Amino acid sequence: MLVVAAALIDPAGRCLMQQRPADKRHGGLWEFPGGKVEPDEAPVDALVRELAEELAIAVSPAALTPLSFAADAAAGARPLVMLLYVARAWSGEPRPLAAAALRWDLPAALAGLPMPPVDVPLLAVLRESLARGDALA
Ligand SMILES: Nc1nc2c([nH]c(=O)n2[C@H]2C[C@H](O)[C@@H](COP(=O)(O)OP(=O)(O)OP(=O)(O)O)O2)c(=O)[nH]1
Repeated sequence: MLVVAAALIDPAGRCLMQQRPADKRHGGLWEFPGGKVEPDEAPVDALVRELAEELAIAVSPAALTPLSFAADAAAGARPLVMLLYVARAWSGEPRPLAAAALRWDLPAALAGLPMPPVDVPLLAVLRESLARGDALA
């Protein structure tokens, strides 16, 4: 299963995380907004679509910078690969259309939140990248 997600970074360097609804797999955990890539869909197109559906924001494909990826092959679940992109520009104010809640925090403050396994190494990469001031992130 291929999943795409975005770290939306605001001008203060805070990142948006959303809380998964209680009735879903990983319910209650905090995740990057995004979702599954449909067959025949390009990953960035899937991410633009998911960000519109979940947060009611418009993001240009050119504003999505690939950062890293991670895999999760937990027993009993479909093996998952998640691609994480960074975005610093979008239009609209993110609204929790699909999530139980949204929160903005510096990546260091997000590290202690309960999140799906695949998100943990990706948040660490994001944190290091922002701390280094990488042009990419
Ligand atoms: N969007 C998103 N999904 C994540 C993250 N980490 C993680 O393990 N996932 C998993 C949860 C889901 O199984 C899948 C994304 O599916 P989805 O968001 O499109 O659909 P869904 O919640 O309805 O998923 P599902 O109930 O059908 O499994 O990836 C993350 O940071 N962001």
